[in-house]
Amino acid sequence: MSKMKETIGVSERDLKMLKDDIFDGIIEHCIPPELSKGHIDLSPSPPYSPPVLVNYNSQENTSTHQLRSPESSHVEVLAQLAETMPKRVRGSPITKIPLESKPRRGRGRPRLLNDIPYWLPSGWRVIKKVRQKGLSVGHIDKYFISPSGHKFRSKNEVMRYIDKMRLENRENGTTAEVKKIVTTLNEAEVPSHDVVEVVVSPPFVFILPVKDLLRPDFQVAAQNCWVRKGGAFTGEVSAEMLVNLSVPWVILGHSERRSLLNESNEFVGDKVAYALSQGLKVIACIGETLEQRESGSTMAVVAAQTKAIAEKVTNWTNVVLAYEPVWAIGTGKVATPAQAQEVHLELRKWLHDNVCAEVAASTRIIYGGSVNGANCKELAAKPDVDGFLVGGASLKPEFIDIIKSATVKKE
Ligand SMILES: O=C[C@H](O)COP(=O)(O)O
Repeated sequence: MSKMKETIGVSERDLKMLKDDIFDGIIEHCIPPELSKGHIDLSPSPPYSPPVLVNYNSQENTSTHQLRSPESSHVEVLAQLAETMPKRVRGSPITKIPLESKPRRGRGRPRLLNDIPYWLPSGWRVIKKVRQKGLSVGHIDKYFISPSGHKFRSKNEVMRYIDKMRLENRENGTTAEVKKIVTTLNEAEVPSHDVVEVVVSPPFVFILPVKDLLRPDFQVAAQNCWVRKGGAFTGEVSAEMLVNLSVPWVILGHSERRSLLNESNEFVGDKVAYALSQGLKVIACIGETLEQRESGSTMAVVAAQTKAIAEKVTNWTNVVLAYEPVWAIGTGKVATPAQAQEVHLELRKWLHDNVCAEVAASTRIIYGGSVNGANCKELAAKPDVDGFLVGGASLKPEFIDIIKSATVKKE
């Protein structure tokens, strides 16, 4: 019996299937049931040592077991297992026990419980939704969710997004890139300040050099500031500091801060009010996730976000609202001009009904989320789109075209 520890076998065919499945991104449940009984001693290999190693069922007991490993995902562990099995085991065939019986590619293939493909970077999640109505009722849709909450339908979409991010990040954030961007802006011919107000918002460390180099008709904004008076808040930058450096603008409540740093509506409302009280002008971001849009709660979400600001703000003169649907930020999936206009109009109505007619008429509501040189004109033409908050395209020469699109309504 002690020999069994070393003699659980896997056939070449099954091993190939195990490997194919791993490298196909769908991990099947292929772990010998004997594992549950401890007949294979996995402990000597570090990848097998106790967070998630793999979920599996034993033959006698259909409950799910989990082995845990601190340094490896279950996918990595399975890959390791596939690599090492031939050396470790000989003899009886591997036993496959389905954990889920959803057929794949016409074969009744079982799938691993967690169902997180090996190619998905850490920090990403997989969610599944069962269609509730229509001809495809019961069909399960799988979504891949990025750490910042962006939702994708397929591996190709995820890979395109990751490649885009990698490319953008290669130079992004270097002094050389910042100088290049400022030079492009400084040399550009753009409409005058009374037609379009251009505000450049570099990360904190680049604010001063950008401010020094930037043409005088363009202004700078910080990407965040602390919620109250400065003090012992290590790592935070206060509104007072920005004012002291003559930084006139600050962006607050960006979706990435809301989702990654758990900034609540109330917290953002407090920040907006405090920054305004110190003399800063504020670009306050609001926007719904794809899930919220699909569930029909877009207006409820953006109204709640705006309400939290409205409850703390008495003077809206220095507030710009930036509507940024989370699903459109950095994804290449821009809201259609009709979608943007619809939300902007509703927001304006909300301001009218809940603040006052004057604020509704005078507050600029700008759109953000995959704006680029190609789509800006059509968006800018919409009556309630008063400008843009541009991310990726602001780092490229096409940003000049976006600035120029401000003239569209005047044409
Ligand atoms: O901060 C910028 C906005 O979030 C939009 O980013 P994006 O234009 O790359 O989608």
